[in-house]
Amino acid sequence: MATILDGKALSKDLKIALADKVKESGLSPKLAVVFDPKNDGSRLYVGMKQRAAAKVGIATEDIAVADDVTTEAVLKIVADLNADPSVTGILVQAPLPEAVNDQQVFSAIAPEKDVDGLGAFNQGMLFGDQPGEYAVAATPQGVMTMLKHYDIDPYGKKAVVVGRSQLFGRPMAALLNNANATVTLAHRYTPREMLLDSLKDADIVVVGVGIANFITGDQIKDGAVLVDVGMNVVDGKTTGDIEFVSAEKKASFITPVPGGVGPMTIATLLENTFAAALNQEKNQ
Ligand SMILES: NC(=O)C1=CN([C@@H]2O[C@H](COP(=O)(O)OP(=O)(O)OC[C@H]3O[C@@H](n4cnc5c(N)ncnc54)[C@H](OP(=O)(O)O)[C@@H]3O)[C@@H](O)[C@H]2O)C=CC1
Ligand SMILES: Nc1nc(=O)c2c([nH]1)NC[C@@H]1CN(c3ccc(C(=O)N[C@@H](CCC(=O)O)C(=O)O)cc3)C=[N+]21
Repeated sequence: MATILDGKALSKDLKIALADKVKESGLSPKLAVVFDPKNDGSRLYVGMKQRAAAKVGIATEDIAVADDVTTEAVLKIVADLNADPSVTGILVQAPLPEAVNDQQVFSAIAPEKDVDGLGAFNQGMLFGDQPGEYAVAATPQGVMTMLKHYDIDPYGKKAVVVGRSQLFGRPMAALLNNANATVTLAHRYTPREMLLDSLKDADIVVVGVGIANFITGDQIKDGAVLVDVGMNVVDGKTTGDIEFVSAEKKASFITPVPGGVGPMTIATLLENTFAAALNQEKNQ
């Protein structure tokens, strides 16, 4: 039976510690959130992020964009937020409406305010293994925090990341690579046999594709560490990409969904937002 990687409990502890740090700092961090209010997921997650921010003493400002918004209009919003000294962090919740080039918008965020780490500069620093003060995407960074908390060191391990989005898979592979794992990055065009072959001897498997029960217990090595980033709704219930019941019998550690990676994403975003405010104060 696997040990549960309890992201919910860990994120609570992180948020309690963070609330103290925010208070002690005397700073007033403010996170601006640009999002599409017509997108159900965005409304849900933005609401969760805002409530969590309020609890640790981070103010938020909502900027809902219209259906027919253009990339240029969003770039203008971001430029104004970059120039506003009261805003210490900017989050552009993906996806924005169809016509908007999300990547161009992420990359327009001033690197020191890019608390979601999705802009070209921050990603480049991560890729060069020198993120330093520049935030890294909250989901993969939260996964690393969780592994560290449970003393799981990727050094010398074989890691398989399934899914290669800007938000999750690419930065996840970079972080594991920076931590000296040997990383396979699988995606839609990875032949099934090739994927199954890499899973067979993987020490750490991190999956985020958005397909319920995509990975099953019979596909993984005994004692593997399994991290499930996927969020799917099946029969009204939130479930991940890993078939939990069969996988937990073989894994050494496994994240539940809900209660695993999701809460860590939110806690990490808040940590990144506070760190950005501190750095802006220091660099003034
Ligand atoms: N818990 C959390 O904090 C978060 C959860 N999520 C969840 O994680 C999942 C992925 O999100 P996100 O990365 O944003 O989604 P995207 O849709 O941007 O990316 C999905 C990725 O999965 C890959 N993929 C799709 N089908 C297959 C397949 N059959 N075999 C292998 N790879 C496949 C795609 O490959 P290709 O690139 O080739 O198209 C792509 O790289 C979703 O369920 C989302 O809700 C996302 C972010 C945060
Ligand atoms: N720029 C940007 N940054 C993001 O980080 C980002 C984004 N865009 N777009 C969408 C995805 C999705 N995402 C989640 C955050 C928290 C939970 C979360 O807290 N989930 C809870 C449960 C939620 C439920 O039950 O529905 C859990 O897993 O326990 C999930 C998903 C961040 N995303």
